[in-house]
This record gives sequence, structure tokens and C-alpha cells, in this order.
Amino acid sequence: MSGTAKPMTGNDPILEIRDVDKAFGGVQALDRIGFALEKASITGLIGPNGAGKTTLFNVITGILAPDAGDIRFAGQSIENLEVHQRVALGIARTFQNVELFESMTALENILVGLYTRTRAGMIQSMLRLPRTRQEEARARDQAMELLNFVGLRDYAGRKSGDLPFGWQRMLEVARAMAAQPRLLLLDEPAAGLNMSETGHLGELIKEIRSQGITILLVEHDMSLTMSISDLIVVLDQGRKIAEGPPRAVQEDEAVMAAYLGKKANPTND
Ligand SMILES: Nc1ncnc2c1ncn2[C@@H]1O[C@H](COP(=O)(O)OP(=O)(O)OP(=O)(O)O)[C@@H](O)[C@H]1O
Repeated sequence: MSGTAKPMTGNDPILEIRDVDKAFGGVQALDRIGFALEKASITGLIGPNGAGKTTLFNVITGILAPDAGDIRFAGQSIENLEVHQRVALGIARTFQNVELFESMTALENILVGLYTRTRAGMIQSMLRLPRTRQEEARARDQAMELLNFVGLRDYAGRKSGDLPFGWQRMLEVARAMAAQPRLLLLDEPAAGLNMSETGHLGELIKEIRSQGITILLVEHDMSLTMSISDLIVVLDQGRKIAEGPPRAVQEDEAVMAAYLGKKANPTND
């Protein structure tokens, strides 16, 4: 597990993706992908449909094992760790299709999130085993703070399934934050949001960065992605075709060609 730390200039990376390969039958979904995420930064991971973005998320979170390569988190390889062990280290995510406990209230969803860092805590929270009143009160306070952070304080008692879709997305972000992540993976968080909700989401993501949390964002809304990201990584057909600051990537010919080929331009939206 120790390995040799790569000497870095500037901020140490929290996540290093090294030469990762993943194939599904004859499809090379990831082809020697490598890049690093600096601490407290926002990286936008973009690319046309089928580029490999979701596959990379699944490799980072441990849902899929790569065929080759390594993922290092805070300086150590996480290759052999299970999903829940990666969560315990501080890797949290949201899902493309919101995955909340619909019959639970907004508050209860956050309370579950607060205990996902330990397996025992997760099971305990699911079974609602009694804990001390003090602990219960502290957890509720923390959960309310998180609801407040995403603007849902007044809806704590509402069933999450009854909330408008845009609010469910915010609730999912709050639940992921409840796990106190060091790295937050956001999978198309703006999908289904209107313009004002998207604006609110962008502010929220920047606020999360200012708390020292690193963000990897997969998002089809290019104006959001380009306006909040420090770094953009572009995948196309499993290969990394560009990496750099938003403006440089928007002007990159290979990127434009990849998007034009798919009838969507990264400078549009
Ligand atoms: N479980 C799987 N079995 C077979 N092929 C898969 C599987 N998952 C992904 N693929 C293929 O791998 C490639 C990359 O898919 P992936 O979902 O990672 O792309 P993406 O960039 O997330 O696309 P989108 O923007 O459409 O979500 C595609 O060709 C896809 O069809």
C-alpha cells in the first residue's frame, strides 16, 4: 500500500489516475487514462456520449475494477479497496439518476448519509437502533445545517420522493456532503435543473471547493462546467484528448472535432 510518492510541484494531488484501462468486450471504454486532481479544485470531466466518463467514475469509486493502471487517493493506491472502504477514506458521489430513499424524509436521507462512513453506522442508521439522545440531537443539528447549506431547511420533514426533481438533486449533494468527503464525484448534477437552479448549483459547488473539498464533475451543461472548473479533462472514445484550463480546452481543435462529430459543441449552451 505504501508505494513511492511522486514528487509534485504546487498542491499535492488528492487523486491520481494512472494509465487506467477498461474494456467491455471489444469496446475500449478507457484507454490508458491518466490525470491528477489537485486538492480543493474543481475538475470538469467532459466528452461526447460513450466517451468513458461514467466508466471512469465507476472505476474511481470501486464499482468496476480496471483492467490495468492504478488509482491513488491521498498518496496511496486504492486498487484493492472495496466501495465502502473508499467511502470511508473520503470518496463520495452523486448519481446521474438521483438515488435517494424516496419514502424517507429529506432529514432522514441526510441522517443516513451521516453514518455512511462506517459500515456499522450505516447499518445502525438503517435499522434505527437507539443511540444516546445527545448523539441523536447532534446528528440532527448537522443534518439541518446541511439542508440549510443546500437551501432545503424548510423541507426537512418532506418525503424526498415528493420534492421537485431539482430539489432532490440538491438533497443528494447534501447527503454526499454528510459523509464528510475529501473528494466529491458529481455525475451530471445539473441534468433536469432549470437555469436558476443550475446557477444555484454552481455556487454550491464553488462553496464546497472553498471548504477544501476536491470535486470531479461530469456534466453536459457546458456553460456551467466551463464557468466553475479549474481544469477540464476531455475524453473521446476512451482516450484523453485534451486537458487544461477551460478557455484553452474550448479552443482545442481535437476537442471541437470530437464534439462536432457528435453534433454538440463544447462552446455552445
Ligand atoms: N457495462 C457495460 N457493458 C458493455 N459496454 C459498456 C458498459 N458500460 C459502458 N460500456 C461502453 O463503454 C463506452 C463508454 O461508456 P460510458 O458510459 O463510460 O460513457 P460516457 O462518457 O459516460 O457516456 P454518456 O455521456 O452517454 O453517459 C461506451 O461505448 C459504452 O457503450
